[in-house]
Amino acid sequence: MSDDLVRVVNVSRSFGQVRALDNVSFTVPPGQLIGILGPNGAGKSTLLSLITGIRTADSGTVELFSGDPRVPAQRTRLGCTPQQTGLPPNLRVDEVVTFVGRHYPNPVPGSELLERFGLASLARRKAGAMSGGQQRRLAVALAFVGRPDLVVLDEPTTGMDVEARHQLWDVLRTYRREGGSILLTSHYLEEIEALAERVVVLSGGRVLDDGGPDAIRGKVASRRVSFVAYQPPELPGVVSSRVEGERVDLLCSDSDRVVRELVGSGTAFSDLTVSDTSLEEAFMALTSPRHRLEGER
Ligand SMILES: Nc1ncnc2c1ncn2[C@@H]1O[C@H](COP(=O)(O)OP(=O)(O)OP(=O)(O)O)[C@@H](O)[C@H]1O
Repeated sequence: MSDDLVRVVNVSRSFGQVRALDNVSFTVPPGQLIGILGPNGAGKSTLLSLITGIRTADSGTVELFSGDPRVPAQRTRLGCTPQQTGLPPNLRVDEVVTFVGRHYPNPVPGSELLERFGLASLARRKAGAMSGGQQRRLAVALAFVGRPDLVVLDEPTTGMDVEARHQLWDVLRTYRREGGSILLTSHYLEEIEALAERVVVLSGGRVLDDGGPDAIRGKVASRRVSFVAYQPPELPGVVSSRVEGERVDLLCSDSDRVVRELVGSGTAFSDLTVSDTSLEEAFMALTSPRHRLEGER
């Protein structure tokens, strides 16, 4: 029997004609915080739904704590927050925590859990009267009520303001330091970079990459170098480029290098800006290296 908390081996899953997961394999060893990163429709939620026993794979093997995740007893050491959660609107926050805690043998006391997640002052508030961000925080807190060994979070901080997001990051780091394991998806590259010690990149239902955040960061085109030039140059280090009129947009991972190359090329240019790309752009470039975007030359 392996020590891995999760084993996914050659797993495929389709929805009609859509192949959401295509021969995916990866494992979650104890004590890791793993980020699953990928553009919309990459298959992230589908993968988590197989691991948490909500859906079944068409082929391949999914093991949770060395057993079948569809068996409820197998999930007592698992905590999870899916992408969409419905809280009973008429129950008070502390009642929701107590209700969920009763499903576990040794739940964290409600007041302690709410304190940890910065929700103590809302204990008597009806769940339906909380803001979207507060509801999200409660939904994530509930994943921890049963003292899980593994927590699976699908876009945990979507809808939270910056302060709430950073507070949650601290809670996740503490849980991780105390020996817990976390598998999380996010649309925020920054979030994965801040938290994960390992990143699994999914695109089109396939694992494109699996490694440390630094190695992955070097591969995605996370920066945009934009300028106006009459004759756009070919520069090394550029992952994709787009030209509209005389405006040139270059996507790259190392913008300092590309700016140096631009200056060194002797090209006459003006109006230079350097900015972050969106995650979608970053991944478009990763999934089709050296492929030019629409409107190109
Ligand atoms: N219940 C379903 N019925 C039909 N198609 C589905 C279903 N669930 C997912 N899909 C499709 O499977 C693919 C993968 O979807 P999935 O939700 O796993 O992606 P994702 O990476 O989580 O995307 P997002 O970041 O937008 O949440 C998409 O093409 C999606 O449209």
